[in-house]
Amino acid sequence: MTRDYGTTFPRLRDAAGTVWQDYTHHAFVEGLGNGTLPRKAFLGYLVQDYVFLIHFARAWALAVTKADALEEMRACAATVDALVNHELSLHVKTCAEAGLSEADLYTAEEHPANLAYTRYVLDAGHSGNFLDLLAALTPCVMGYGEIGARLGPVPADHPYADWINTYAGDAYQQVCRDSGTLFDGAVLLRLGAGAETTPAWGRLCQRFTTATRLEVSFWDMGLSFGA
Ligand SMILES: Cc1ncc(C[n+]2csc(CCO)c2C)c(N)n1
Repeated sequence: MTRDYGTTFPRLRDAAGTVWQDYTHHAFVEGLGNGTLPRKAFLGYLVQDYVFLIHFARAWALAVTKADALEEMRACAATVDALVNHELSLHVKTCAEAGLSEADLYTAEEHPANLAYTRYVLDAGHSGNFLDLLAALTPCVMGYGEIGARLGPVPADHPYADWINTYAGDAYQQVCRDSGTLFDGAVLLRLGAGAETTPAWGRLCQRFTTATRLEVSFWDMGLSFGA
């Protein structure tokens, strides 16, 4: 795959080994792609994902406070805005069609897999620095970019067309490229050109890999709703 998500992300992805494939080729993802994923599993996932995105917005807001450069603040603040003001709408619309209100989504009980993932990312930011936080945030952004680009675009009558085409689309692929630029610039600013030879690098790999494992658990949770 040669889409330009920067140079930091591919190195962390390669260091994560097979867990990256477990995430991006999970049975839930394959079911989305071929349309066989049970609707119950998808809706259960979407309700949890609504709550997930709220906490992810908090994590990007934490990144605003951890940034060291105005450009970094701008990029992270823009992500907070996109999440709370725009990206929840796919979830709200799809769940409304199934009879769930936005209040139902906001007050949904968090599944342990959801709790574990979002609080892990927030803790990466609270206990660490800007790079630790970005390393934990990156699997989420880039993984959905890779998945979308691989599965889509699909015709509008595909059962999961809205979801797939959101992540396959130019707008989201641009989010991934911008995120790569942010991460590369942040690494260069703090660790220099030889980032991989610094003691901090191993910690970034660990944060990235753990967040990726938590994405796998999030898909497992989604499948469990369809059982
Ligand atoms: C479990 C889970 N992982 C990743 C995403 C994708 N995602 C989360 S936040 C965001 C915008 C930028 O941070 C995107 C694309 C998701 N929805 N749910």
